[in-house]
Amino acid sequence: MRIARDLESLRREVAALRAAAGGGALALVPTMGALHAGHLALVAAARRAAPVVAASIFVNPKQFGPNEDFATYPRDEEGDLAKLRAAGCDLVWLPTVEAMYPPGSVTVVEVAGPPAEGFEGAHRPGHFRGVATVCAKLFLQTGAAVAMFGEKDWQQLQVVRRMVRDLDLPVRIEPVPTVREPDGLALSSRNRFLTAEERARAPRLAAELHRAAAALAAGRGAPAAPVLAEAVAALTAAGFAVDYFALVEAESLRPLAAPGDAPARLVAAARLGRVRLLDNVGVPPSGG
Ligand SMILES: Nc1ncnc2c1ncn2[C@@H]1O[C@H](COP(=O)(O)OP(=O)(O)OP(=O)(O)O)[C@@H](O)[C@H]1O
Ligand SMILES: CC(C)(CO)[C@@H](O)C(=O)[O-]
Ligand code: BAL
Repeated sequence: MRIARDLESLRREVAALRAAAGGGALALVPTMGALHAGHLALVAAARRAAPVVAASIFVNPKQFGPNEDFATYPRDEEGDLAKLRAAGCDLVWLPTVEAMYPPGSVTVVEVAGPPAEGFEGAHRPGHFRGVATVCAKLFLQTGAAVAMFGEKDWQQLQVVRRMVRDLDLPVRIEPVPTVREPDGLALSSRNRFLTAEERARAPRLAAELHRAAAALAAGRGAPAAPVLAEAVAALTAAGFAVDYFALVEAESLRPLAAPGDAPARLVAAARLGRVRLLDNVGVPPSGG
């Protein structure tokens, strides 16, 4: 497995690996490190998608607000490299902040409307500008033909897809289903900061999402508000501080009053102690 820490080496390694693969395409797995089985599912999907697989590890300062956890975000370069090697990754792109944003760099990419509005976009102002900017750079730096994104960060996946379409970037965005613990909790790098007691309560978020999705499907087009209010009440009673729990159009993230025939998603974010949990599930068509 090759490792690149500056753009020149990255481009050299990409060219060599692609030449060795007979000019084959490169699949990229963008990450912020502290890797878990969710990330490794993205690597496995990348291996099925293209002959050359690269992962990037970069804790992107531009997507963190001033009061967020950039400084304390988990970092484990050695452990991450061992996992990527074992997963069959060919190349790891590990830029420094200066390599990604050289002095004088001022250009940003902004998805200036749905699906970047509301939810994470509202709770983390500037977050998606940082995500879109770094993802555009990662795609151009690596020349990826395909890039894998987890459904766990559903809004991020839609924002990146919108950006790629709007800018005609020659990369295909491939979604990968959320990997969960046996009790339903979505794997996340930040889960390690849950206390044992919080960890025991954390699966309730996924449980409420699944329960609400089933209730909405059974309601055959009935208004979502009571179902959503019940979930928020149950989570609040269980000690969560709920940022949002909403029914949305799956692609645009526009709020929906009731499920219909178009694809819909339940998206939620809730804080448990110092950890902010993010999760979402699909809502089957109501048929009503
Ligand atoms: N449980 C999961 N299942 C599938 N994909 C996941 C999962 N967790 C993260 N991913 C995906 O991995 C990629 C990198 O995510 P990231 O490095 O932010 O990990 P993370 O676990 O989501 O960390 P955190 O949410 O704490 O920032 C994203 O595309 C993300 O959606
Ligand atoms: C896509 C990403 C790597 C961009 O920094 C990040 O937002 C993440 O890890 O989900
Ligand atoms: N997985 C989204 C990255 C972040 O929380 O900034």
